[in-house]
This record gives sequence, C-alpha cells and structure tokens, in this order.
Amino acid sequence: MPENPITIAIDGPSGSGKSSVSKQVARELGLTYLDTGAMYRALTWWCLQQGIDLTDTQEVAEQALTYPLEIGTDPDAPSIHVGGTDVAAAIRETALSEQVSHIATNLAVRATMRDQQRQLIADARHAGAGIVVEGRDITTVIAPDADHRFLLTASEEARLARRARELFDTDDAQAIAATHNQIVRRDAADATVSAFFEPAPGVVGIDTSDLTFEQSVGAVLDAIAQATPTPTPFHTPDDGGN
Ligand SMILES: Nc1ncnc2c1ncn2[C@@H]1O[C@H](COP(=O)(O)OP(=O)(O)OP(=O)(O)O)[C@@H](O)[C@H]1O
Ligand SMILES: Nc1ccn([C@H]2C[C@H](O)[C@@H](COP(=O)(O)O)O2)c(=O)n1
Repeated sequence: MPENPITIAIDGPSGSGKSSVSKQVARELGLTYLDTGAMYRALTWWCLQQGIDLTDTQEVAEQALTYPLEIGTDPDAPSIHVGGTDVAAAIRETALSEQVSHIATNLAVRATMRDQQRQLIADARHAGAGIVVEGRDITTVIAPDADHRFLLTASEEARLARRARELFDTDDAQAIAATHNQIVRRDAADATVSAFFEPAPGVVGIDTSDLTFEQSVGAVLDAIAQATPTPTPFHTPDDGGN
C-alpha cells in the first residue's frame, strides 16, 4: 500500500481515450480508478427510471443529492449500481449517451458531483490507495492539486473513427455519421460548462490521434516517471559519501 497515495487526474473530450488509458495506467501503477462520467450517466439512468424530465433542472439537482449510487474503483472490475441495480451496460446505451448532457450541463448537479467526487478521492487516500480520476473537469475543478494532471486529445476524425469501431465494428462513412451525435454534438454541449479541449496551465497535453492505445498509456506513464524525483541516497557527514 503506498505511504503517500498519489492522485492522477486525466481529462479529455469523447473518444480521446481517457477511460481506457486511465484504467490501464491505474492497473500498471497499482492504483484505484474513478470514472466520473459514469456518475453523470448513472444519474441520467436514475432520472429516466423515475420518469423525471431531464430538463427540469431543480428536480434533477435534488435527485443528484439523494440517488442511491454505489461505484467501485477497482480498475480490473469497475462496477456501478444504482439502487442495487447493476447499470454498467445500461449507462453506455446510445439513447442514454445522447441525453446525458442535459444532466452534465446542470450547474447544481455539477456542484453536487464535485463534492461527491472529492469525497471519493479523499476516501481512497484515507484507505491508503492512490487513484486515477478521469472526466472533463478533474484537472481544473475536482482535483486541480492532483500530483499529475493530463489532458488527452485527439482529432475529431480519430475520435469519431474510434467510437464508430467500438459501436459498429467499422469506421465506414455510415458508422461515422451514426456516431456524430455521441461525439461532436455531446462535446459541444458539455464544453459550455467545462474546458476540456485545451490543457489548463500546468496540465500535460497528450495528442493521441496518431498513437496506438499502448503508446498513449506509455506517454502518460513516461510523463509520470519523468516528473517523479528519484530518491537521492542519504549520507551522514562522516560516511565519506559512500
Ligand atoms: N491511441 C489511442 N489512445 C487511446 N484509445 C485508443 C487509441 N486508439 C484507439 N483507441 C480506442 O479508442 C477507444 C476510446 O474509448 P474511451 O472510452 O477510452 O474514450 P473516452 O475518451 O473515455 O470517451 P468517452 O468520454 O466518450 O467515454 C477505446 O476503444 C480505445 O481502445
Ligand atoms: N467530470 C465529468 C465527467 C463527465 N462529464 C459529462 C460529459 C459526458 O456528456 C457525460 C458522460 O461522460 P463520459 O462517460 O462520456 O466520459 O458526463 C462531465 O461533464 N464531467
């Protein structure tokens, strides 16, 4: 268990690779992993289940305070339940992805999510575990004091192709067109409340457009290694420096 558990914050637009890269970085460094986007998705699922109008900002904000979320932080088995129901698959469905921005642009919801996410990070640290946290506002709002902060980017073309391949197993023109709402339209809405296209000062930007997945993970790990000072051996004044 690390004595001084680190926090690694990773942001980026849709399809930049932040979820898959963050999970792998957490595995390789033996850290826990928090997918904050899953929390917005889970609240969306819950509100839809309750028949709540997602544009009713006050009602949705009240649900954010009380919805029965349980989120696991094991990068090998990230789990998410709402009211005891496993929602891991349901929150990735296209229909839900196309509605989650109603929730993510609700400023009262964001304030509640900020408190909940900071508490989850604090819980991990108190348990002696480091954590990789990914989303849209982790480097800037949730954990601006994180030990390492990254913004993963990729060209729109690369991001559309990745998501099309994930959803349809092909990146032909029809698949790209069907993916447009989930990437371009959603990012445009989400970018009205968070800045995730350009790295904030002090945040390391990594363009993954022309990288393989493994190279993206390597770029993050290399940057962490370079920024981590190697301990210098301790010498007493009379040991001659040996
Ligand atoms: N160079 C790369 N870096 C990261 N992921 C890549 C790369 N090349 C291809 N991929 C693939 O692209 C997909 C990226 O999906 P991922 O869910 O990680 O993105 P995301 O940024 O978290 O998107 P969203 O915010 O919509 O969930 C994965 O299937 C991943 O394997
Ligand atoms: N810190 C965060 C995390 C996510 N969001 C928004 C952006 C998306 O519309 C939605 C789902 O995120 P994804 O699973 O696609 O990463 O939640 C946000 O605003 N802030």
